[in-house]
Amino acid sequence: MTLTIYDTGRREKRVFEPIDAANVRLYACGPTVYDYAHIGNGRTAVTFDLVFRVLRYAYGVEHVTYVRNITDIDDKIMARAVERGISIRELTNGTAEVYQKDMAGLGALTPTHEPRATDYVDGMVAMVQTLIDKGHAYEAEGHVLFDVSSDKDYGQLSGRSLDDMIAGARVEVAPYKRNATDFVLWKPSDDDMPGWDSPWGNGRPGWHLECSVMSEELLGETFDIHGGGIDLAFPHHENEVAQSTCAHDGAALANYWMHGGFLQVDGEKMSKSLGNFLVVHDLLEDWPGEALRLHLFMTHYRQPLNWTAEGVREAKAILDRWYKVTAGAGNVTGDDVPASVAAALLDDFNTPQALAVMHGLYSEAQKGSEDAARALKASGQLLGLFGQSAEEWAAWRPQSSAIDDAHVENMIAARNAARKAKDFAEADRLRDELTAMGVEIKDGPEGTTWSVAP
Ligand SMILES: Nc1ncnc2c1ncn2[C@@H]1O[C@H](COP(=O)(O)OP(=O)(O)OP(=O)(O)O)[C@@H](O)[C@H]1O
Ligand SMILES: [Zn+2]
Repeated sequence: MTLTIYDTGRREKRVFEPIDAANVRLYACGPTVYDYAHIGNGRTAVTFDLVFRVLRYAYGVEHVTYVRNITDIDDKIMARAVERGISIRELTNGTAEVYQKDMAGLGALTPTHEPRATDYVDGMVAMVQTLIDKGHAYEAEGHVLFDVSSDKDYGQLSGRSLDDMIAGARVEVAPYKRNATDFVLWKPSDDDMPGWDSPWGNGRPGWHLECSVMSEELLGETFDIHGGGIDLAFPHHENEVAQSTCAHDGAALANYWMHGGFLQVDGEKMSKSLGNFLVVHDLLEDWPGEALRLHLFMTHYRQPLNWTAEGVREAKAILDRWYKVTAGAGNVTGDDVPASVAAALLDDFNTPQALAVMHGLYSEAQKGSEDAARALKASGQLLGLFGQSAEEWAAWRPQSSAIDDAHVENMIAARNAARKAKDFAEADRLRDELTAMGVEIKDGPEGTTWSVAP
C-alpha cells in the first residue's frame, strides 16, 4: 500500500515512508481552549482525524500514535482565570471537555494523547536552557528570545526570505530584541498573573515552545507527520522547527508537513476576530455530526472550503440515501473497502475522488447490488461515517425540533384513515399540517414514511 502526501515543507507530493511502520507518529496543533471551537477549527481537526484513520487503515490500528495538543497557557485564558479568581485548570477543564465532545460529534476519534501545555512547563524550561547553552537564545529584560541569526535554516519550512520576515516583524519589534525576527521562548509574568518559576524569574513559555516540548516528550525528537491549519505554517511551525532542530543538534522535527486550507465564509477565513464564525457546538444541535463531516470532505483538505447551510443540507440528503441503501449491508471491515476508494484516500487524502466513487457505488446498490452496498458502507466507515444504525440515523432530530414522533404517527394514521374513507379534504388538511410542522411524508408500496425536512 503506497501513501503519498503533499509535503508543504518540500512543496511537493512525496511517497510516505514512516520512520517505524510499527509506530507511525502524527502531531497536529490543537486549539487554544479559550472559547468554543468554530467549524474552521473543526475542519482542521477533522482533516487530521482522517489522516489518523487512513494511517490506521494502512499500518494497523495499533501502529499509529496521534497527538493533538491543548494550549491552555495563553494571555486571554490567564486574564479570564484571574478575573474569576480560579486557576487555569479550573477554567479550561470545561472548555477542553466541550472541545473534545464537539470534535467527537464531528466523528473525530479520540487521539492517542491530548497533552496540555500546563503539564509540560518543566520540559519547556529545560528546552529554553538548552537553547541558551547551545548559543541559540539569549536573555533580555526578563525575556528569553530565540536568536534567529543563529539558525541558518530559518525560513526554510515556510519558504520565506529573511527580508520578508523582517518586514513582517518590524511593526511590533520590541527594543530588547537583537534581530527583528527573534521570537519569545519565555516571558515574564506580572505578579498578579499566573506564572512558573524559572532561572529567568517568574514567567511563562511562548506558544511555539509548547508544541516543540510536547511533541518531543510524546513522539521523540523526530517524528513522521506534523500538521495544522495553513495559518500555522508561519510563524508557528517555522519557530517550532527552529527551536527543536537547534535543541536537538540538527535532527529534523518532522519528516512531512501537512497544512489544511481555510474554511471560509463568503471568501473570508472563518475566525474569531472577524466575528463570522459558527460554533461547532451550535451546529451539532441543528445537524447530525456526520452531515457536517461529509460537507467538509466534499472539498479536498488543501483547498479553501466555502461553508454554506446549503452544502450541509446536501450532505444530509446524501447520507439519508446512503443510510437507506446500506441498511441491510451487515458488518463490514477495512477489507471491504474497494481499491478505488482506498487509492483515492492514499493519494494525499483525496476525499472528493473517494466520494465520487461512492456515488457510483450508491447507484449500483440502489439497483440491488449487495456488494456495492457493502463497499459503500466500508468506504463510509473508513471516512468516519456510518457510525450509527440506519434506524438511529432516521430517528435523528434537530435539538430545536418540537416534533413528537407519536403525534406525527397518529396524524399519519388519521390521514390514511381519511384517504381510505375517501375524505380527501381531511387527508390534504392533515398533510398540510404536517408540512407546516416541517414533516415530509412519502407514500410508498410499504406504507407512508416520514422525515423531518432540514
Ligand atoms: N478558518 C479556519 N479554517 C481552517 N482551520 C482553521 C481556521 N481557523 C483556525 N484554524 C485552525 O484551527 C486550529 C486551532 O487553532 P486556534 O485554537 O489557535 O484557533 P484560532 O487560530 O485562534 O482561530 P481564529 O483564527 O478564529 O482566532 C489550528 O490548527 C488553526 O490552523
Ligand atoms: Zn504547534
